[in-house]
Amino acid sequence: MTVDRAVRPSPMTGAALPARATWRDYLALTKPKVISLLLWTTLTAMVMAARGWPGLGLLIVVGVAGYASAGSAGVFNMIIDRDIDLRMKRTATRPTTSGLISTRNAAIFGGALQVLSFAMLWFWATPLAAWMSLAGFLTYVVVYTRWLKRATWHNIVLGGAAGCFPPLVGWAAVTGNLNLFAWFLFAIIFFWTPVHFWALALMIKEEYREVGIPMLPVVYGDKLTVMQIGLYAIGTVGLSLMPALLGEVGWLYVLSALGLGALLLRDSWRLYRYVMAGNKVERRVALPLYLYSMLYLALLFVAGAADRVLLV
Ligand code: HEM
Ligand SMILES: CC(C)=CCC/C(C)=C/CC/C(C)=C/COP(=O)(O)OP(=O)(O)O
Repeated sequence: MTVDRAVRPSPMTGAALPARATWRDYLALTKPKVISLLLWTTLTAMVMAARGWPGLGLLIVVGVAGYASAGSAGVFNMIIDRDIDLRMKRTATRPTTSGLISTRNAAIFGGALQVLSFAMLWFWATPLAAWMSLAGFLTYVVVYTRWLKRATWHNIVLGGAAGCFPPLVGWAAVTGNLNLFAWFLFAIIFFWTPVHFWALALMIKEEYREVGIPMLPVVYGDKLTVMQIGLYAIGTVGLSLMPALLGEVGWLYVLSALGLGALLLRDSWRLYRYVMAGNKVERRVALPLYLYSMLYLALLFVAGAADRVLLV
């Protein structure tokens, strides 16, 4: 005789839910795919800081603690946003949204991850790395999610500072302090985030409109959005070249930043021209910039690491 897996009704929607959440549901709360790129900027920043191999032990400590901290930020984001997440197709099945994981259990899980991360960085890396990680967490949960996301179209510009902390965590873990170059890594991601996010927002703006989130294309339309994307893309590429003026990087990085930046500007320009000609944004037009933005950041940080290791 087969026994059906126990089910219970969702407290949010009434739909049937499994009786228990599994570790996979908890993992989903941490937004693993987004974290992969955040961690990439952390680990490559460690190589840049060390100008070589920072040591397997430290890489593992910072990797695990970085995942735990950013994961904890994702958990609290999903707790705070569970009302709007319920009304958007992309996010409606999240475990906090459906009620599969209770708010209480999610908060315990997220809190434990944050404490674990802070302690690991404090004792096994450096206190500054622990503070930088906590700053990233608070910027994402309090400044972005709790405060700006529902309040203003500037939400992702200012709140986007959260995603700029990972390289500072990596740098501080290796050196115990932060120099101007480390802050340039912060600034590059600060200018990159609007390009990354608004390209996506153009594709899903109707969902944001329905739930009343004031993302830029919802508030000021597509044309202003592509103009802003263009300006931030120019800013990103300009900033990416500045470390060369400080003498922090050599020709390998500069050539890579130029090549990668040219493609970022090309994709932004294509989107700009298409929208300014009066065309309605379709997925196929904004998707290349959204996808390339992620490859761009990943490869730029690889170039920085390779340059500082190979051209010592
Ligand atoms: C305030 C700043 C940011 C906002 C509002 C934002 C927003 C988003 C959203 C809504 C998605 C779609 C996720 C989904 O479909 O579930 C996404 C995808 C993604 N974001 Fe961001 N993002 C931000 C910053 C960053 C940063 C700093 C990084 C890493 C350095 C990053 C890396 C990624 C990656 C790797 C994906 C792809 C995930 C997937 O394919 O499911 N994001 N972002
Ligand atoms: C050092 C440290 C701990 C840094 C944390 C930085 C961090 C977690 C950045 C994440 C950025 C992100 C996924 C924003 C999307 O939120 P959203 O609410 O707009 O997206 P959603 O609708 O998919 O939930």
